[in-house]
Amino acid sequence: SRALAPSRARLPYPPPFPASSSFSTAASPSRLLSRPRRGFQRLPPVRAMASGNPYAAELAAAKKAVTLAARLCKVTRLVPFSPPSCGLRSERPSAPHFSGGSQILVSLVLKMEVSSGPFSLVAEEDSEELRKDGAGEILEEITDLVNETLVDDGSYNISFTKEGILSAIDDGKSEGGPSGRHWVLDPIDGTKGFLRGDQYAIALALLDEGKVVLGVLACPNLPLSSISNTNGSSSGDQVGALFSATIGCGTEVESLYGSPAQKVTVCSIDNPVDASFFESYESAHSMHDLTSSIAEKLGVLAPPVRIDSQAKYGALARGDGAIYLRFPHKGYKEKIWDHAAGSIVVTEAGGIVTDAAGNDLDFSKGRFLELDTGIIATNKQLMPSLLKAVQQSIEEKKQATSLL
Ligand SMILES: Nc1ncnc2c1ncn2[C@@H]1O[C@H](COP(=O)(O)OS(=O)(=O)O)[C@@H](OP(=O)(O)O)[C@H]1O
Ligand SMILES: [Mg+2]
Repeated sequence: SRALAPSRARLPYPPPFPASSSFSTAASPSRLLSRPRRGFQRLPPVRAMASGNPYAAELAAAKKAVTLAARLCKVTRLVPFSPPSCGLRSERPSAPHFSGGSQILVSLVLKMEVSSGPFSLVAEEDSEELRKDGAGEILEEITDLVNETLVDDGSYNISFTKEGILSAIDDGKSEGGPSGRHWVLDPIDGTKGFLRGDQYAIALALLDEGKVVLGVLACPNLPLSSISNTNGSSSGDQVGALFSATIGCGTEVESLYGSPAQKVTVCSIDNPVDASFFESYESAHSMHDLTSSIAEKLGVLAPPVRIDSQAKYGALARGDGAIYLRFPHKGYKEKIWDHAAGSIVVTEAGGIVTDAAGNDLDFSKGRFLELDTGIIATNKQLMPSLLKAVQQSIEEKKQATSLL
């Protein structure tokens, strides 16, 4: 591990060299100390095990990165929240705090733990909004949030300055592409679910020569046991699942708070009558009328299970449901960070992920996916009949709309 041992003086990040007036030496200790310590255990140092996995070091770093980011995202539960009506400033940070903070922590851990080659990150957030006039307070709060999470964990002897935060977010501006290695990150996938207190994921994948070779999904609100009967909400069981997959090595799930990893596989259902399907919670994100027509054609009897984010891919990978359908409205362009990690988590668990024409997803084209109509995923047994139903339903929808 290249993790640094903690010392009394915390180093500003990035280091103030060459000399720059925009770096302060450390985040304000009074702000940091004014919030309660969260009592997390320090994350273990990254250790690449001799496992025959050619990406073992990258996988260990990716797991550590999303686990630390998940801790930052959970802070609302532990910080006192003053409702705006009582006249006090709310202490509850908003979605951009978490998304930006999550991206910075993931980028930091990857840079600290993975030494091979140049660093390239294709990620959702950039610093544009934070550089605008009037964004000073939110920038300060993100800086505090990131530094507090680092202090709580204690793995790294680093404290971000505000300028360091801005430049670290912009680490995510890579265009990706067909050659070399690129990390692909959605720092909070399923923002709407996150805001509702429902499902969301921190989704991180690695592309090597245009192929997804590794994916991790931290799903802080996903129950560790199956959600097949709970429609995605917490069943009262322990929540916080971490899925991980590496090419040729299968998919595993473990608790985000530490437990032995267990291999998972997609379900083995071969009769659609016994199948259930996942789709987006938000009807603006996937056409629920089309998915219901597909389900009817297949003979699926169960109602749709609607959950936010790539938690759907994780749930599919461990067999909580049999099918995932995603059909954005016309004109929407899919981003690679919304599917890279989820797709390998499913394929390494024995499933298939394709577009609506049955083509594999191609992550080598830059920040967007070029695909035919939608994304579908299921097991090998159900895929032929699913593809047929999808194509028939799309054709019918096209004919019906051209008649209008
Ligand atoms: N209009 C529209 N159509 C299709 N998809 C959209 C649209 N707008 C957003 N997005 C993307 O959907 C991501 C959320 O994932 P899901 O749609 O699977 O989950 S959800 O149920 O809708 O929350 C969501 O991810 P996050 O932005 O990370 O939350 C977006 O990338
Ligand atoms: Mg997303």
